[in-house]
Amino acid sequence: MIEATGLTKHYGRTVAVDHLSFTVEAGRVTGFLGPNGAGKSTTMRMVLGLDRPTSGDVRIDGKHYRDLKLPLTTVGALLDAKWVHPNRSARAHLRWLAKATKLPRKRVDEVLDLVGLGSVANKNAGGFSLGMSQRLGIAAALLGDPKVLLFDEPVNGLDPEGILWIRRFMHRLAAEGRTVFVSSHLLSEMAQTAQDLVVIGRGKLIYQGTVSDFVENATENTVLVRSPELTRLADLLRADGVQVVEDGDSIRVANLASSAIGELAAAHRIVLHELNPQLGSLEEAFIQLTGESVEYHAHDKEPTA
Ligand SMILES: Nc1ncnc2c1ncn2[C@@H]1O[C@H](COP(=O)(O)OP(=O)(O)OP(=O)(O)O)[C@@H](O)[C@H]1O
Repeated sequence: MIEATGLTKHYGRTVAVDHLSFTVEAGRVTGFLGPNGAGKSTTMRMVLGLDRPTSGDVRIDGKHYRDLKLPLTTVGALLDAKWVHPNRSARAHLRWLAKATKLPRKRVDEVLDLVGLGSVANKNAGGFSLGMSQRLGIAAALLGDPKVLLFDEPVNGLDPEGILWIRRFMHRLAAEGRTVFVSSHLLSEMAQTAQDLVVIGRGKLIYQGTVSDFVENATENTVLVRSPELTRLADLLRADGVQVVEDGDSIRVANLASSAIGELAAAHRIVLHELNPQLGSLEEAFIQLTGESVEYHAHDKEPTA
């Protein structure tokens, strides 16, 4: 479990993270979503003790990172997959890491197998594709068999097969009871990967909850209806206070379930030719929600008088 309370980080006049409070539960994949520059990496670095909060607090399973005795056995992270010595084999890289962090050498081959790199363990990691580098990064994160895992934009630049692999692997880690916190700037990707979401914009919390609630609330909720008696149906709906927009040979009905529309039509013996719930684009909804907070450079603090 990860718990952030009032987490804040200033870089000079730049407010990268702004009084952020959220909880990441064990046994679930939680997406950490926000536009570029929203403060995701800075937050993750603070969780991992790589950056000091200006104020506020973040704990992993109740403890600050700095108080963990063998940190890698509690929390593992993939921040930058290309962080590997180019002339070292995957196995040598992990053995070096295991030694430096006092983890058992035998764990190296276990994690190489876990991520499917067993057969290329002796190949130069410098020549790995992005997908293989990501797997090696994940293997490194798993070296200490931690209960909590952080992944910063792990699918960036991967091909569909690589994305699917990472997605399935995260589900598996969560199913083992681990806390999986994964950042992304793409809602469509997170909608398929995560069960829970923490959404931020300009360093501030915009949403925390399940993906399905977010999608349901965020997307446009309309039903497209076709009928030979469109005008009569539209009038009946409007008489009930329902919002109806005429659209050529169809109407769009807002905020009423298709079942209710069908029942109303049946009660008045109106034939329906189509009854089609429309889902607004997830990305559009996301941009709408975070729209005000999108910025490529975090906002500056208001100058104090
Ligand atoms: N070391 C630093 N010094 C100064 N400013 C920084 C530093 N690290 C981050 N920032 C700024 O803080 C803001 C948040 O950056 P951060 O990298 O955390 O966002 P992000 O959501 O991870 O974005 P991205 O998806 O682009 O990586 C940005 O405006 C960034 O320029």
